[in-house]
Amino acid sequence: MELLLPYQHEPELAIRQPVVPSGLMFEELFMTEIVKLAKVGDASKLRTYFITFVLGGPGSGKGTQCAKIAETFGFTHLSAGDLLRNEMSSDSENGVMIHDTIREGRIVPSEVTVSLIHKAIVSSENHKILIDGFPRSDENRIAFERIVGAEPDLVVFFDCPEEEMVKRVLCRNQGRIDDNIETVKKRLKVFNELNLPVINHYSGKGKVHKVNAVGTMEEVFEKVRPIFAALRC
Ligand SMILES: Nc1ncnc2c1ncn2[C@@H]1O[C@H](COP(=O)(O)OP(=O)(O)O)[C@@H](O)[C@H]1O
Ligand SMILES: O=c1ccn([C@@H]2O[C@H](COP(=O)(O)OP(=O)(O)O)[C@@H](O)[C@H]2O)c(=O)[nH]1
Repeated sequence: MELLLPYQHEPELAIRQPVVPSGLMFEELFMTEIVKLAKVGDASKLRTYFITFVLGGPGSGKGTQCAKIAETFGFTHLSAGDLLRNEMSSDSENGVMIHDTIREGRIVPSEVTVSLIHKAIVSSENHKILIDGFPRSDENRIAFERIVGAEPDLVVFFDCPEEEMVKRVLCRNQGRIDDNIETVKKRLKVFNELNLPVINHYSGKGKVHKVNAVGTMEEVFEKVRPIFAALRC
């Protein structure tokens, strides 16, 4: 059975609940179908995405590993933090708010982040998408599922000791306004209180691959590789 649901904010978008014939691979069962239609019912404009959320504390290595996954497995890498930082520097009406929120290690309101991510997904030519550093909270997660109308197919969680994350963030040296000890402490608190529940939520649905993020970048990638090598997407 197929169900077409009109998208809430942009009428040309709709979501199709996938029909799941028996005998499909695990990954195919969970393939997210986001359908972009000129008008509901125009099946020629159907687009199917494979969406992966990449989560972990600040400095756990999400961005580093996403770059390697994108290059090796042909994914498009969307960093929620980068989308927000670009928006912050673009004179947009939300620029000051995003700047202050990031500087204080808090979470930007869901509708702002989801809108940026949604636009980036829909304008991507690629159907294989990595969303790095999002959702940060259950509220973010619920907003994504409501606005985009889809759940991730896969969640990768980089599990890293706090001491190691602090060391990496303080050595990152990219001139970020939040890479200082005071903000890092706040970001770790926000991660533990708000982001871990998101990981627990998807663990309960059998979607999470937990990766030990300790080791060199190459060693960590060797733990990531089999997860993506097994996909049929
Ligand atoms: N496995 C690793 N070992 C040591 N340093 C790492 C490792 N992975 C990433 N880094 C470094 O740690 C810092 C944070 O990594 P990054 O990928 O930006 O983390 P995140 O996106 O999770 O905040 C960067 O300077 C990066 O070069
Ligand atoms: O979905 C997101 C992603 C990032 N951020 C903000 O951007 C900062 C940096 O996030 P990023 O993922 O770039 O870096 P990380 O903290 O994981 O190193 C966070 O502390 C938040 O203030 C946010 O509010 N929502």
